[in-house]
Amino acid sequence: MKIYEKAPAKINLMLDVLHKRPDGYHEVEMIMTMVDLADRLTITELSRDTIQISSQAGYIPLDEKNLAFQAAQKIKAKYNIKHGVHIHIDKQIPVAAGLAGGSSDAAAALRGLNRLWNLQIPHNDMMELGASIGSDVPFCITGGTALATGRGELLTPLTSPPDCWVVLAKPPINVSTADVYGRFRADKIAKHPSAIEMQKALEHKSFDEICHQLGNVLEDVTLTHYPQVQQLKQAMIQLGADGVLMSGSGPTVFGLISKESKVARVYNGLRGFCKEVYAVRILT
Ligand SMILES: C[C@](O)(CO)[C@H](O)COP(=O)(O)OP(=O)(O)OC[C@H]1O[C@@H](n2ccc(N)nc2=O)[C@H](O)[C@@H]1O
Ligand SMILES: Nc1ncnc2c1ncn2[C@@H]1O[C@H](COP(=O)(O)OP(=O)(O)OP(=O)(O)O)[C@@H](O)[C@H]1O
Repeated sequence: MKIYEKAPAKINLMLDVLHKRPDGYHEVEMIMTMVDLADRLTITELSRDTIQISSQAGYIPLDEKNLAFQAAQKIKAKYNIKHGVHIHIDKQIPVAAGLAGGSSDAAAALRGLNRLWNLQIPHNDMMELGASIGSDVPFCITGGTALATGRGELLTPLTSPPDCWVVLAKPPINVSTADVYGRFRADKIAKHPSAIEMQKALEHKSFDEICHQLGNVLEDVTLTHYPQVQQLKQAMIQLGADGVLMSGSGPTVFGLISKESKVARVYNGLRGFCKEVYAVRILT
């Protein structure tokens, strides 16, 4: 039996960091939504008790460092599964980009294995399993649009943004999330984005308000260390994107665009700056 699961990328419409917690994580307030750029997982049961990962991408780990491997390992241990599994990851989401590619693969593996082995895992247990793999995994399990608090694992579903285009551009640098949080200084932040105002903008289904409320305090770290991310933001604004922000810890920058007629101009203009540019839609 083969199971197919789509693992979409996320973007952060707003991201605020409140403080560092005693456990080393940061307390956050984020609003995230999914975009139509996805890895595709093919999950096949093996009779031998082993976990195998393969991918057409030569640049992701295929051992226990792979978050989909960890998902399989955790599900097998918790539910005492003695069968093995092969997970092929057709990688489309750029890696270490701020788009939660690895987290979404882990979430898709959890969803897929739940189906493959007919485990009927209760929602809360899925969330707990996800959170034990990474802070973004619970959101990637549920998808949609959500407010994420705690270290990112506590979710409240929200109204999806209105249908629009998203141009994503990833400069050729890899950014470590741990490093960005490690360098973050709350006292340096002049203006915090507002989760409440972004929530209102979503409820109003107001594209303009959403663009106005975009904000990510981690830009303060990443844009300072990687000026090319700042330049990319500037280019996207000049090319006419309606709202522009860095996603997660970066370095991917996304632009929201309401009119289809503007998309080609932004997309083609950015191709001069970096190779990895995608024009996709919000997953509503
Ligand atoms: C930047 C975001 O992607 C925004 O959605 C997330 O906050 C990060 O989510 P993630 O990549 O799933 O993060 P994890 O794998 O849980 O953590 C990676 C590292 O980031 C730091 N980290 C992460 C989340 C958080 N709320 N506070 C942190 O300080 C920790 O040093 C942690 O060791
Ligand atoms: N399935 C996977 N796909 C991509 N990277 C993976 C995967 N599993 C583990 N990794 C490792 O995780 C690291 C971060 O990759 P990922 O693409 O998840 O980052 P990200 O998009 O910045 O995540 P986030 O937005 O959650 O911080 C990479 O350096 C990679 O080696």
